[in-house]
Amino acid sequence: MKVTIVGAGAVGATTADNLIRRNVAEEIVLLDIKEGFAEGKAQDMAQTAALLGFESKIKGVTNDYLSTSGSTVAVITSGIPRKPGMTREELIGTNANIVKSVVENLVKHSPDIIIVIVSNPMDTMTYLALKSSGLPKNRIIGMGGTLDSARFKYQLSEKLNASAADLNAIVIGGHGDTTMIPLIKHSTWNSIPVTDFLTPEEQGEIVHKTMVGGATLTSLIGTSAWYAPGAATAAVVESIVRDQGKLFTASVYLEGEFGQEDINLGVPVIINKKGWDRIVPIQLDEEDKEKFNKSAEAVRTMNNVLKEIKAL
Ligand SMILES: NC(=O)C1=CN([C@@H]2O[C@H](COP(=O)(O)OP(=O)(O)OC[C@H]3O[C@@H](n4cnc5c(N)ncnc54)[C@H](O)[C@@H]3O)[C@@H](O)[C@H]2O)C=CC1
Ligand SMILES: O=C([O-])CC(=O)C(=O)O
Repeated sequence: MKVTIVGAGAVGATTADNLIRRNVAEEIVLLDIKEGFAEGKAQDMAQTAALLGFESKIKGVTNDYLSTSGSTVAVITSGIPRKPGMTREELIGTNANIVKSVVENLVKHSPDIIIVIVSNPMDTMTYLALKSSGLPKNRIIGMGGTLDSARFKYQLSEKLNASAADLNAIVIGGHGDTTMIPLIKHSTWNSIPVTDFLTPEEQGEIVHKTMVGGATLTSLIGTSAWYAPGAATAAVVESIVRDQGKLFTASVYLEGEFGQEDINLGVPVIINKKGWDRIVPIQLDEEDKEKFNKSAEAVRTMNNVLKEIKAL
């Protein structure tokens, strides 16, 4: 099985590294527009095989889509990341054209492909990929909710002094500083509601820190994060390739689910060899429903920008 990653930068290379170490795919193709860049990263990673003991092959190419032919899954991490003080939404002008042309090239060479979108603003880039490719909705997945849920578990684990692996917690809604919705009332520590252990103030702090998780790292590092984004992307790809049927939150096309339509937004889904297989319903209270609708409104505003900049 072949997995292509377009964009050999920080997140793309980290995704490849996570996949290769676990032998998720027989072959990984890393593609970048920058001459020699993907080739170099691929060779560097391949040279860890003797040390780490994996069998996967990795090949780097410069804009050569023929090499991506017959890919089962592609990850799109091409585009610019934000700098401190910026929002993800500000990247739309540059990234929309990049994502659109990358999708076109991928589909031309692998018509049955499943595409995992990472590039920001992620929900809108996922919507763009769906609308411009004409692929069935189940084959386009935005991975942001998987990352945001991992960050939510990190914040909970820090406050509760618990193992992150013992926590069950998800973030739905958009992948934006103000649009994500960490569902703290639904979160558990090995089946016990986390709200039993946290004051309302502590709960509010955890939710806030989760929402601005990406912005916090961007201001510390000077560019956006890659370790957790790469691990989250690899987890989604692995669930597809190995047909694991794991439940992740991911940005998928809604047609009435959660009261929204014609939009890609983060909801709980099962991910297997079909892409995202089905949406898992969850009972939201009035407060969370309102937050979800507001999140949808903000993402829809960004989707409308696609028309203004003639990307759609
Ligand atoms: N959805 C999420 O959870 C996350 C999204 N991101 C987003 O992922 C994207 C990538 O971030 P980084 O890897 O940190 O950036 P980066 O700058 O390290 O890498 C981006 C790469 O894309 C390449 N590229 C640009 N145009 C291309 C094209 N047309 N074809 C092929 N390659 C092209 C560049 O040469 C560069 O190597 C950004 O938009 C960032 O905002 C980053 C982290 C998490
Ligand atoms: O913060 C950013 O711009 C990159 C990203 O989406 C994340 O790390 O969540």
